[in-house]
Amino acid sequence: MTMPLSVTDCVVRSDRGRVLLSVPSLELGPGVSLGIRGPSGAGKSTLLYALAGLSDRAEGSIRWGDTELLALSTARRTQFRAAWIGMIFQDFLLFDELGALANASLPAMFAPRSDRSALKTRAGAQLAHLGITALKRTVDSFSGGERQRVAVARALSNDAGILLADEPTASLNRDAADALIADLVAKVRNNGKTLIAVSHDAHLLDSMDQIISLTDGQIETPSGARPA
Ligand SMILES: Nc1ncnc2c1ncn2[C@@H]1O[C@H](COP(=O)(O)OP(=O)(O)OP(=O)(O)O)[C@@H](O)[C@H]1O
Repeated sequence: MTMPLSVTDCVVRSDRGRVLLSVPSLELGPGVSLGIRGPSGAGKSTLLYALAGLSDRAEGSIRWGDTELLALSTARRTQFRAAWIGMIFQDFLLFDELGALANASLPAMFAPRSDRSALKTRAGAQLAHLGITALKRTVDSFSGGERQRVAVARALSNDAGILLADEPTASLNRDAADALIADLVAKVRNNGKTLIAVSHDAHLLDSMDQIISLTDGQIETPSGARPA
């Protein structure tokens, strides 16, 4: 289960005041997949961070269902994220000195005590499904593709309704990438999750229900003209 997204007049500026992202309006129904494409530096990761409530610099309105993300305190945003969002980061954000299972189970730290055991079990199952069997080996010895798969397992471990993925297939070979795309699409179609994925991968983008293009921090309409 998930919820609709409604973004209105969202602006993210750099610490020097440069506008990195400006989204007058973005609406997404629940249980829909959205691909975000655009050149390097266009603001794709900036948008994903804002949608996850991870940007201190986002202004305007980002509503997930009835929750105005930008009105929440940092602690409440963390709670919201733990309950609702699974995020695959572009640079994985793994703890090198921890093993694969410990990394994939990290969301358990923020989950209610009663949910922790199920979350760890899911993290182990996700790792196995993704072909990671060395559960205790510290991830500093993992290849880029293995690290990406641990990051994916972590994002899926809390069975969140909203999946935000930043280049989730970038470090995977074609077969592994296609298998992951099929998994993610199945989660949208069969489990009613919302998926928003930044990607340069044409296979991934072709599998999404909707696609938007970002250029210079702005969403382009299909004709190439910018929305008013
Ligand atoms: N904290 C920051 N302070 C200043 N500028 C930033 C900051 N974070 C990102 N930027 C700039 O914002 C712009 C958008 O960056 P972002 O990472 O969102 O782009 P992207 O579309 O995800 O690029 P890529 O495809 O290369 O990952 C870039 O010009 C980047 O240099």
